Amino acid sequence: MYSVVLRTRLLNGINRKTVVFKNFPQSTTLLYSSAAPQKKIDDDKLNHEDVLVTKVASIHPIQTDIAKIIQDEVKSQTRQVATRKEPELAWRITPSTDASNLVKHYLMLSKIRLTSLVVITSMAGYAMAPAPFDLNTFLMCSVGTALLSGSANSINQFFETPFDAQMSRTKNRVLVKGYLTPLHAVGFAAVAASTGLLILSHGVNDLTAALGFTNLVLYTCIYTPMKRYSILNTWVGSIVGSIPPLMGWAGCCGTLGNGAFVLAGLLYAWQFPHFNALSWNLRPDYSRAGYRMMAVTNPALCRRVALRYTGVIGALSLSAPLLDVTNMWFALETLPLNAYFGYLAWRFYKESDSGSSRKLFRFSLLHLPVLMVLFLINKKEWVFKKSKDEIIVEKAVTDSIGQLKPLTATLLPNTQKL
Ligand code: HEM
Ligand SMILES: CC(C)=CCC/C(C)=C/CC/C(C)=C/COP(=O)(O)OP(=O)(O)O
Repeated sequence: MYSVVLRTRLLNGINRKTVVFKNFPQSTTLLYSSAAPQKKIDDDKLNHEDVLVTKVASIHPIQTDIAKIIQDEVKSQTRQVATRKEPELAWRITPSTDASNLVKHYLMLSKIRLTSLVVITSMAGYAMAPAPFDLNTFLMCSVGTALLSGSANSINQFFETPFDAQMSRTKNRVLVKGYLTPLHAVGFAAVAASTGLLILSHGVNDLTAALGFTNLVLYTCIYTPMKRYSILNTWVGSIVGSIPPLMGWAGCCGTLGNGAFVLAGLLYAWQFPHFNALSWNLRPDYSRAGYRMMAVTNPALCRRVALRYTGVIGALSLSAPLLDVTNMWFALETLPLNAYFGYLAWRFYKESDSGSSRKLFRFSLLHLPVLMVLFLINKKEWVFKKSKDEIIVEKAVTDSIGQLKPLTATLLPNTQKL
């Protein structure tokens, strides 16, 4: 009598099932990836994609029907195991770079939507600075910031691949799915960072490049590892998010003034309702992957901090005209925007459910760009680049005043004493 021994064990994320046929010349080994065990695997898939059954080498004719019975048994067992509700522990370990989608995958590696909004805040910083707007340095500053942000996000994902694989929000990221290799990520990050720093240092100024480099290090070497040790990572992450507007401001006028810090302060405060709300629905993910987040370890603090910082945003918006950064209209126009942000944060603080947290997160993605535009429209001091004619006339006037001085000194000697 032939017996079939089915042994299953998790090995590097690949479930290896060894079917041992007693008295058969060779055993049949069954391999299938346990990707998405929750996903229903139908027969066809079982036959072709997820199940590789190496047939018994030489089945004696009389034994073929037995092999068929066994194979059906193996398939039904596989189906049960494959659809078992178990945590997604398995992730693909053999990257298969897809050359036709390289650009798309690099954009995903850069977290392009997050990077786009980061660049918008840098542009706002540039446009807000009290110095002439120069299109060339504006574009160089924006491209340099985008490259550094893309590099930072690529390194972040390189470090977090094993943990991203354990969270439903990030399990489809390009490094987890193997669409790009770790070498791709490191190579892309190195090229993007060096190009970005070159553009900022040679096309904008050293202060902007230094801010960008500092932020790159802060995000990849401090914030990213800190996510696994302390809830203070969110405060560090908020500093990371508040530096791009400083880069834009420095890119325009070469220094940092009151307005730069008001803008950076608004960004710093904005990230708490933005992230704390988002992380609320991600608590199972974050705790499974071993991240230290307020939403997991101190839910009351998470709700309080989100509410507190919407208040800070309101206070900073009201103080901008007092600090001579914007006109009074900015305080009036941002009042309804910030009030609604605060209302949603209050609802999240009181109800703390998936609905209120989702509304707060989603509104945060609308609130920031609108706040940046209002900041721009109500800029206090517009300094336009002088045209060539204006420069010529201005020079002529200063030269002639210079020539008139000695003349007035001789004709009207007493004027000197006045
Ligand atoms: C403490 C700082 C921050 C944390 C912890 C944080 C965290 C996150 C997380 C976990 C997501 C969901 C990403 C995803 O899986 O799709 C997200 C989305 C997003 N974040 Fe933030 N973020 C922070 C700061 C910022 C900053 C400074 C910006 C831009 C100025 C920003 C813009 C965005 C955008 C646009 C999205 C939507 C991305 C998408 O839908 O693909 N975030 N944020
Ligand atoms: C110039 C320069 C270097 C700019 C960097 C801008 C930048 C990358 C801001 C991101 C802010 C932040 C903490 C995002 C969350 O990352 P996360 O790792 O918590 O998000 P995840 O869980 O989705 O990976």
